[in-house]
Amino acid sequence: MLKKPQALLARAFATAANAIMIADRHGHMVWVNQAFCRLSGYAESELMGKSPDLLRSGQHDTAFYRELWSTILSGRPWQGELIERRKDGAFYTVNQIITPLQDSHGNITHFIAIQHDISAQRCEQERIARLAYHDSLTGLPNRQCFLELLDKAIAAAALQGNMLAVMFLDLDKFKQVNDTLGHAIGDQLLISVAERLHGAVRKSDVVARLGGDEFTVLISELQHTDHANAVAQQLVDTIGQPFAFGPHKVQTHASIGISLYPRDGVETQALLDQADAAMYHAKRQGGSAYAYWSAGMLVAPPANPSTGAA
Ligand SMILES: Nc1nc2c(ncn2[C@@H]2O[C@H](COP(=O)(O)OP(=O)(O)OP(=O)(O)O)[C@@H](O)[C@H]2O)c(=O)[nH]1
Repeated sequence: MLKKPQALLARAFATAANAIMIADRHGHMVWVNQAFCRLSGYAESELMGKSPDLLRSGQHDTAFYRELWSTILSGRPWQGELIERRKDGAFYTVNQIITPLQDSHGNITHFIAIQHDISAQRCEQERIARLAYHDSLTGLPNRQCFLELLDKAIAAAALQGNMLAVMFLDLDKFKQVNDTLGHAIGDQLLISVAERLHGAVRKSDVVARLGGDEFTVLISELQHTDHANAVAQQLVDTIGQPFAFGPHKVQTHASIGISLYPRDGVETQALLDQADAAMYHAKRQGGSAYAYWSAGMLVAPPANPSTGAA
């Protein structure tokens, strides 16, 4: 009578959709089910007697594992997300609960780990986050992302007493490229402009695409405006070099407006608006140039949030 439920239990554990692993009190694996083997990519014989460290991905620091072990060694279950590495080297993410099993004296004899594979959900969440923060054409950070990065840079600059330069760049007569060569070449030009801008600044600087033919560059840890002058001139020069797309040679130019933190302001949106106004000034002067914001330049009023009208 007792045998039947035990056999049923063994079959249920062995074939459960969740990956299940039992380790002895030293942390050596003594039992795994089929789902655990499928998920990790290891055969049962390759896992027996080994430490689960075999599956470590290197994605968690020592404090993470210290907290996990101190929880289960104190007799409490640990639950959390864990990134593991399959036998073939690929990472997977599991939601895992590890329960310590105790004997009648309260001594830990085994640990049972039950895993639920959440790699697909994680992937989807990362894809959505990428979409929300990146421009799909160029792969650059989008407006929302740029504003958040500028926010953070302002906070860091305030602490460190550094200057920042916000550059607003707009291509001159980009519409003509679309109109004469087609939207696809226009898209290629935007992608190439993004690459050139990215290549012209330091890794720590940010290049973003706000939309259309508008890009922004954030120069952080600025010691002197000479550096901003040099970067702006380099951006004007690099965009002014002809582009070649198959048989098509495309010539474009950039107008750049610059605002400086803290000289011109300390607010994220205000700095962006000032750089935008300075860009219009540079464009009105003939384009292919940069200009710094000054108090005489008109900043466009913010859009009315209730009507959406400017
Ligand atoms: N190919 C392409 N065109 C786009 C995209 N987004 C916006 N545009 C076009 O970009 C153009 C931007 O307009 P403007 O900046 O006013 O045009 P412009 O000729 O550069 O004008 P100036 O800045 O005054 O020199 C518009 O024609 C939009 O249709 C895109 O993703 N791809």
